[in-house]
Amino acid sequence: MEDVLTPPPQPELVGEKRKRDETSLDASIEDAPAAPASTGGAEDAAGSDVARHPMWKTSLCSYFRRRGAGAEECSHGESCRYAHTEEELRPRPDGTWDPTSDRAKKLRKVAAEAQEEAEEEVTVDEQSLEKCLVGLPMGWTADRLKPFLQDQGISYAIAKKKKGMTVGFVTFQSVEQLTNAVQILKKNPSGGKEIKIVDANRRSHQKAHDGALVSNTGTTTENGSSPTTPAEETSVLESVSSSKKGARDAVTPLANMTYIDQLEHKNQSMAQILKKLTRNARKACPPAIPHPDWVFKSKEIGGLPCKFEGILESPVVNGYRNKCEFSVGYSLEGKKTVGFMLGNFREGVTAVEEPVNCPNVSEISCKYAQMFQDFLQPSSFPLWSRIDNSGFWRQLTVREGRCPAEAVVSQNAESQISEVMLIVQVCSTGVDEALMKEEFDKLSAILIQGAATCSPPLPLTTIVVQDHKGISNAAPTDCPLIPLLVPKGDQLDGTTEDKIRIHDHISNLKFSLSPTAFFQVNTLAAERLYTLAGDWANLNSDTLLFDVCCGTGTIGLTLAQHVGMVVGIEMNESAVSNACRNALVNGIKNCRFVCGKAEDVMGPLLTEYLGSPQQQAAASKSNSEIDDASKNEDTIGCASYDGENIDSSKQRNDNAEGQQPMGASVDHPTCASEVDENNVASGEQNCGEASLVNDKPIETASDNSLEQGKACKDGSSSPNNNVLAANACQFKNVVAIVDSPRVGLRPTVIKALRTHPRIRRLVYVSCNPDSLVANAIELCTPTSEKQEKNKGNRGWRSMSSAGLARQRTKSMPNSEPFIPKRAMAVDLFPHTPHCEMVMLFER
Ligand SMILES: C[S@@+](CC[C@H](N)C(=O)[O-])C[C@H]1O[C@@H](n2cnc3c(N)ncnc32)[C@H](O)[C@@H]1O
Repeated sequence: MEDVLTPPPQPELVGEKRKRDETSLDASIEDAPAAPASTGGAEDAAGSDVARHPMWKTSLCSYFRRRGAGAEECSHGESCRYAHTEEELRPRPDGTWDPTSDRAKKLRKVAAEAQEEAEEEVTVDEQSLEKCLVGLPMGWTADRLKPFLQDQGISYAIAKKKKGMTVGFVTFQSVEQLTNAVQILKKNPSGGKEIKIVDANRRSHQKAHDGALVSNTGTTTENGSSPTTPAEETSVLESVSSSKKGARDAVTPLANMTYIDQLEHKNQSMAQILKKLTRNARKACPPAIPHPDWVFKSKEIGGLPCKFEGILESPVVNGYRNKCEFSVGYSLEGKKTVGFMLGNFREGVTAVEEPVNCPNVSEISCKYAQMFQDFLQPSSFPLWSRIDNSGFWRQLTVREGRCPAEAVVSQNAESQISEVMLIVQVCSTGVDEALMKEEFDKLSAILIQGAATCSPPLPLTTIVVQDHKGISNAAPTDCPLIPLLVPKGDQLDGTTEDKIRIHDHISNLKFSLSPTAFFQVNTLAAERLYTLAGDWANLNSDTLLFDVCCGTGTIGLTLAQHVGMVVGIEMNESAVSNACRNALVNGIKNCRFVCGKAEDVMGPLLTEYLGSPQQQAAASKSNSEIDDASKNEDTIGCASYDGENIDSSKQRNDNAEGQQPMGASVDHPTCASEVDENNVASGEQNCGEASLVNDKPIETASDNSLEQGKACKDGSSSPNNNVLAANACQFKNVVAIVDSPRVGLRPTVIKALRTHPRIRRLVYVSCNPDSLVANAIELCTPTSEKQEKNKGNRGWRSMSSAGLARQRTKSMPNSEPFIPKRAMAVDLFPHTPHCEMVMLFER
């Protein structure tokens, strides 16, 4: 993983902390009260604290750590010399932490992990140059921090709860903004404790390169960027700190095993992770409630929560990646190199090695990497330096598009590649525009010529430069794009991003992909994944499918022909735009894509389509009365509003007579037309594309649609009951397919899905089985009539994700739990330890 949160040194902001050692990094994210003055003794530092804690406790008691237990429950007795609360932990009187203390070790780990996670998720303001690391007091969450920052117009980056503390990374545009924020935050203590704000301290890699940094200051090239010499950029230290022998070890650590062994390895580790669900659901089950059947039965299947059906192999094992992001940097020998980093930047590794023998990378990608590397050798523009965050050339991304599925699936994935997009990432800060243009002209000429003279010639559809001026490696999706080679024949109007596209195919559908669009990296294995998810979802023409975290709409669109309607939810605007376009391109008319965070829009959308859980409860009660009276069995789940549900339900039943299994093609009556008439289904207009409601594109600019989109975004959508009635009765079968990001779904989303009685089936797809299991604990653990209020139990600070999920189930409104039915892994990432996990829940 590459670094995106490397903070620049900020001596003027928190000068006194600049001299801190490694230990002080940890102290900086501590939420303890302000550290005592460095000159003071124990008395003047925190006299009363010292008196209260004569032992100056530096480690948490294991009882506290494991169970969140207070001192009274501690088996060490009253005289336990370890801390039982975070408050009891203090830095030493001189303000530093004992580097060998558990506390220091824990903090170091937490900071590193939080930063690493942030690398995947962070959205930082492009212009923001300063960064701060905020250690939030216990009980503070990202949401609680946000309003303070938003009031100030400060770009809020991320706050993560991580093993007992919340670490927030906040970007500031000026020292003034930072100073204001500090004052505001300090005026808002939580539980009598201060928020501690410091600069995100230099990390170990920077210390490793200290000498280099010093010698590097003050010099600039003719292009206006600071150069970093090879010797400064990589060092002997790196070869020591990196345990990897080459790029192959770094990116494909399982490559030396046979593929069968790799699958077995993943099979076993997935099974172990699944067992956590059973253990935790058992523990979390309220005392008065019997354990669910599936927990009892788990004993018969070795502790698994359900049948684990093993791992589905990838149809292509080598060269499967359709997207390779090559770093630009210096090799251990000091050569300008385009390839992969040998290790973690935060561990001090910046060396880049060529992608030699990396079996997941296609030959085409390797050839382009080589061409770019050759081009860089004489270039006077400097390479991007991760150490001082300066330079010009940053990254090369090769994205490949495959021809339609009729092409035979073979182990030679290369033969199917028909389109290639090259994205060259640079940082143009301080660079002369004319010189830069000249350089780009040279580059595109070399790449075009290189592709043409290869034997056989390499596909090359488009070349684009992405100008990323921020320090994070993950460029925001709205970075300026400069097209160098525009695809032929694509006469699309719109933004540059709209014009620069390649195409890939999944399940006979054509997907048009813009440079920053998310697309699974292993197209053929993704097809298997989606087919599996669709099979398990048990879809038919009477299904309303919620595609939660839909990205570019791949899951919903590939399954659209098997369902009545798809509602996709996605927070990334450009992904939603892609989804809308892909629906158009494939003539799919029964999809709606809503741009918004699932935590904001899931609940309102369920209510919009199905009525609120309360309305549902009332409806099912009244329906059961009707049932009793008339023995009519066809009233399931329709929300009842003004009696309209009965008619609509009948109409739907008529439609449903010809219910078709998956695979049959249907001409769907969608509910969209009705919805459209009533101006409700307009959340999709956020996608910035023509929407597909009722087969009539609706302009994004429609005031009404924007209004509706907003309503959906802020969760205040309140459609009229007549429309609700029509929607609610459209579909008898409501299914959610969730394809969550690595962190899993937020508790609000889980709660919305679990408490809505119309969702009877849920297929969960995840690239991180740990977060899947955590979410599954919340979905499947029985609840009691009486929920516990969130007591702010301090124990959560040291809990695992499963432990936290157990805690949350206690405050889950009483609702029917889901039952885990089956699970299967799909290997999208051969030669690496990762795979996707699919799990079916029903109730
Ligand atoms: C693993 S990708 C899956 C995308 C898509 N299903 C696919 O297979 O191509 C997860 C998607 O969730 C989106 N996402 C992340 N957090 C989200 C949130 N809180 N609400 C909605 N979407 C979110 C990401 O932008 C990303 O597109």
